[in-house]
Amino acid sequence: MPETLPAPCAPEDARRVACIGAGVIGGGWAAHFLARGYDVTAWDPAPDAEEKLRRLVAAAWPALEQIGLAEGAAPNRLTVAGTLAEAVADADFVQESAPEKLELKRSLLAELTAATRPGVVIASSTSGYPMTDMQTAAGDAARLVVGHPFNPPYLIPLVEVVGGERTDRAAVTWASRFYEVAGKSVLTMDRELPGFIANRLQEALWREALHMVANGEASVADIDASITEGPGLRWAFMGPCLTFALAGGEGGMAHMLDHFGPSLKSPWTRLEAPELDRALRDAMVEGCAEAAGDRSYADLVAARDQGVIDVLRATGRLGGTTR
Ligand SMILES: NC(=O)C1=CN([C@@H]2O[C@H](COP(=O)(O)OP(=O)(O)OC[C@H]3O[C@@H](n4cnc5c(N)ncnc54)[C@H](O)[C@@H]3O)[C@@H](O)[C@H]2O)C=CC1
Ligand SMILES: C[N+](C)(C)CC(=O)CC(=O)[O-]
Repeated sequence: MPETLPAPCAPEDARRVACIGAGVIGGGWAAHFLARGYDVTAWDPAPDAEEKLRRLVAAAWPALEQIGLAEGAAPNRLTVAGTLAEAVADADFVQESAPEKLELKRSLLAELTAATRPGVVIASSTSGYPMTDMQTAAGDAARLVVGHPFNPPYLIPLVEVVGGERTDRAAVTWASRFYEVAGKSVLTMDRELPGFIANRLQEALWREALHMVANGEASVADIDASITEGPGLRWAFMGPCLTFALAGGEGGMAHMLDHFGPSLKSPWTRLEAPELDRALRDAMVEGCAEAAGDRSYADLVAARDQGVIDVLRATGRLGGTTR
């Protein structure tokens, strides 16, 4: 089957985005693209999807107004389509955010390549599947990329972009530029890594957290406080490498490695994933319910959004988007 690139328009000229799957992440992407002045068409097979999506966009909008909307941006530029084909018919870019199930992604991406105009770039929000594994059923796989966001996509700048073995390099370049124009901070990867970069790091931390809860070594509240009161404060503006270089004082990373390097071999970590049995699942769920107290999901989302905005403002990262 012939593979079709280039895209029908330049990344700077894209106007209509289709969001396929409209849950936590698809809805968050829809809010982001609306705030950046795009027309958004969404499709999701769940019967209550439209109501949930509109509720998510309405809840996100005050935060988006606070950080500044693009000219002409409006929630009423969101259309919810009755079919997948309708949703993508006029799309200049497609963001797929369906459930994290490999077979579902494979057939959905194949359906999307068949339903979109030739050359339209399609990005998957997958949290970790390599595109090579997801593009196997697609006839026209050259324009399939991963565009991995962070929750909520309308506030956390980063998106990780990478192609698969059958992806045309031009599609990766197109997607990266499109996301930049749409106000994202883009990390373009030149090779596939399961979990990409950020989730690979987050998973290491997450495994250790689950081990500590499973073994009764720390509570959910202790684990959260250890990050928000500790390294998390630094990580908002300086990554773990440069942060640890400062741990070596004026001797920098060289002294840090010579001094603390041997402790890499000490048995601090248990990186094998713990068994996610019923007891661990319940301990995590109960610990989080305790940490949330009487705050509802909506209260927590509003508090998180305000927290991210405050950090972005405090570190001089608000504004400066090209669209
Ligand atoms: N939740 C998170 O923090 C993050 C999730 N992701 C990725 O985003 C994707 C979506 O995850 P969530 O939004 O968290 O899940 P979710 O469960 O909140 O939403 C998934 C949506 O997909 C819909 N859906 C079911 N079958 C579908 C199909 N065949 N075609 C289109 N839509 C379908 C569901 O009705 C639901 O509304 C996954 O690939 C996930 O790995 C990426 C970054 C962060
Ligand atoms: C929980 N998660 C693995 C789906 C999270 C992500 O993929 C990114 C994020 O928002 O941290």
